[in-house]
Amino acid sequence: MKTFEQLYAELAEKAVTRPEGSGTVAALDAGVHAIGKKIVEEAAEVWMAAEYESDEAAAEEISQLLYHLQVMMVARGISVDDVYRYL
Ligand SMILES: N=c1c2ncn([C@@H]3O[C@H](COP(=O)(O)OP(=O)(O)OP(=O)(O)O)[C@@H](O)[C@H]3O)c2ncn1[C@@H]1O[C@H](COP(=O)(O)O)[C@@H](O)[C@H]1O
Repeated sequence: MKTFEQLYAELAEKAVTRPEGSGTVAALDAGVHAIGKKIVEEAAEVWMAAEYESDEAAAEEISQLLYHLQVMMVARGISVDDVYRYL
């Protein structure tokens, strides 16, 4: 288990160190357009899980959406504080 901040730090480090086999590195290499499509797909999965599936399934889909949002943040160089500023 990890916090939002811990996951962001991990993804930001992977963007620099580029470890072999990292899905994050592959997503970053695919670019903002592909990451954006994944966000839309995951958002739809959150919606469907929230309407029709268990709390656990919905929570898992929400975690995946948060992950892909963080990949977009790293791709665009947007920090956690940049986002928190608007909360
Ligand atoms: N939290 C996540 C995470 N959530 C979701 N995902 C990715 O998002 C996909 C979403 O799952 P779906 O069921 O929608 O997958 P799918 O449609 O079958 O997936 P794809 O065919 O698109 O891969 C998963 O297959 C993962 O590739 C994640 N990938 C990585 N992390 C964490 O990110 C960190 C870095 O991961 P790596 O870069 O892979 O080392 C690690 O701590 C991981 O735990």
